[in-house]
Amino acid sequence: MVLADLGKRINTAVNSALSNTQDDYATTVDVMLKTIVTALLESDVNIKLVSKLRTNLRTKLLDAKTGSKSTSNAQTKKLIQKTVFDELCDLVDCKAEQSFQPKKKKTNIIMFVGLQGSGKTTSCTKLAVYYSRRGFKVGLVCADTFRAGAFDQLKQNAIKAHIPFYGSYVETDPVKVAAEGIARFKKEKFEVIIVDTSGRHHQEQALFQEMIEISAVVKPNQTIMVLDASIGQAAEQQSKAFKDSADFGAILLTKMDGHAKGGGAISAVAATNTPIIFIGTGEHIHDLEKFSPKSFISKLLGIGDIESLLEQFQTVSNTEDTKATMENIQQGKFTLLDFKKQMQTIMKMGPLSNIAQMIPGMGNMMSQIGEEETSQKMKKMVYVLDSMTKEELESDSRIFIDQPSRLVRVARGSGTSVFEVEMILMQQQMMARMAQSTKAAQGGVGAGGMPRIPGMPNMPGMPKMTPQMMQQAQQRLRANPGLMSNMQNMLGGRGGFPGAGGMPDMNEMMKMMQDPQMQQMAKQFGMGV
Ligand SMILES: Nc1nc2c(ncn2[C@@H]2O[C@H](COP(=O)(O)OP(=O)(O)OP(=O)(O)O)[C@@H](O)[C@H]2O)c(=O)[nH]1
Repeated sequence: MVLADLGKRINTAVNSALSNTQDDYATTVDVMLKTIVTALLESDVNIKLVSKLRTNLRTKLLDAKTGSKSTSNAQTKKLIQKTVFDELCDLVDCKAEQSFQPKKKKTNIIMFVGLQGSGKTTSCTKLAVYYSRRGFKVGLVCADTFRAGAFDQLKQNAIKAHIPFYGSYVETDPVKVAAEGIARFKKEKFEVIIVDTSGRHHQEQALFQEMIEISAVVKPNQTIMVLDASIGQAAEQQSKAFKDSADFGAILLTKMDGHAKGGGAISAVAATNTPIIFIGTGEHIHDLEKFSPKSFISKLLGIGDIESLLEQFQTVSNTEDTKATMENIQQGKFTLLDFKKQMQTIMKMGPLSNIAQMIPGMGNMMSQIGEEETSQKMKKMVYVLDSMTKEELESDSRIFIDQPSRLVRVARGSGTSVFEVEMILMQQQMMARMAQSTKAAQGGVGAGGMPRIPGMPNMPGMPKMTPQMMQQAQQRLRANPGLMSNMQNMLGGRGGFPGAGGMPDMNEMMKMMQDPQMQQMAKQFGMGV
């Protein structure tokens, strides 16, 4: 899981600030900043960058509050969440121009460089699979003649991934092998040719010298430097040296899974204005994510990331299904059927840990209960969706409110409880809200791309609950610890980013229960409140 602890600590700091009614605003901001700063420093983020982030956050939060005297509590919360989100994005944003994109029906040559063991060969194959899944004809060339066994490694990876490859056991000149491989693939009209070069033990002049020599022959459209994220802020020096010798280059950061220092590496590279184009998030062939600051921070904070989910989706799903879901999302819709297709596709995507982070609530669930149990839960979700009729799947789930007997039928059919069915409906509703905010953002209305998910759907025409009913609901929920823990399990527990699409923790859940729409929906669904 990518930097799970850092995300949790930042969430906790923001959540405490949002619920702090004791201190004045400036003190609350300072307490929150202290925790965020400590968490970032412990993740090896450079002290200068952290200090800049602290100053920016403080100034923005205090100025905005002074600027508008009559801000409501809800506005203050939004301000804090959005400002923290934006500043964290800024920290990992290299602000470089959009990097090279391969073009169909053309020869696109991509050359990989990097230190030994950084994950270069693995990443070459991952990228080959990435483009191959997007319809490109891709070939791999092994120009690493330095390390014995390098060609065998690439060959094994390529065979496993069904990618054509070229290399030599006898030729010792990497430039020659690269030239031959490219000539061969060009002749056969390959569209993306990926050249793996040899690594070195240290950041040596020899590495860059060889890169320049091979470069002169293969004339790559893009040179990608592979950097191991576990080196943390030391990545800055390598990234700088690389930028100086290959200004047309981009960075692929590997081993972002399970390394607390990943945040340090990303921010360090970003500070050198070298574009980070992908991150490696595991050893599996699909563990490669396109890097974008907003997606990265969204996942870090457990907000969920519908854009990356769709991007991943395209690699494994049936294109017709993806197209239909994309069209729905563009129209601000996200039906149960879209949800079902997503779940089915996700089940095909290998390790769930990376995918889970893109779905609101699932990332937290993953960190708490582990891969195996998450997989079981996801399977259950598919059983529930499988038990729905076509009419139900194509609906916006309101049909279950109008006819609650449907809930009972689906629960029986899927071997689950009514409560579990209700929770899936809630998750689909959260995704639907994300789709709505995506549409709003496309129309220029959204708030800096931050999905605004207050947790519950906006259901027009619903009668309002009376304050007495609200109170009763809260009392019933408090008096029923079983229901509480059930909800907590289903929702993935603590650590969400309230109001920003993350699944809420129980405090947040209690606050949500005060929301008339939530209360009405809970009541309509017969959730024991
Ligand atoms: N956890 C994790 N492991 C990775 C990732 N990328 C690569 N690895 C592992 O890192 C190790 C080194 O990867 P290689 O691809 O052999 O590294 P290399 O840079 O080609 O090494 P040389 O050929 O010696 O220069 C392997 O065990 C990979 O499985 C990643 O994103 N996450």
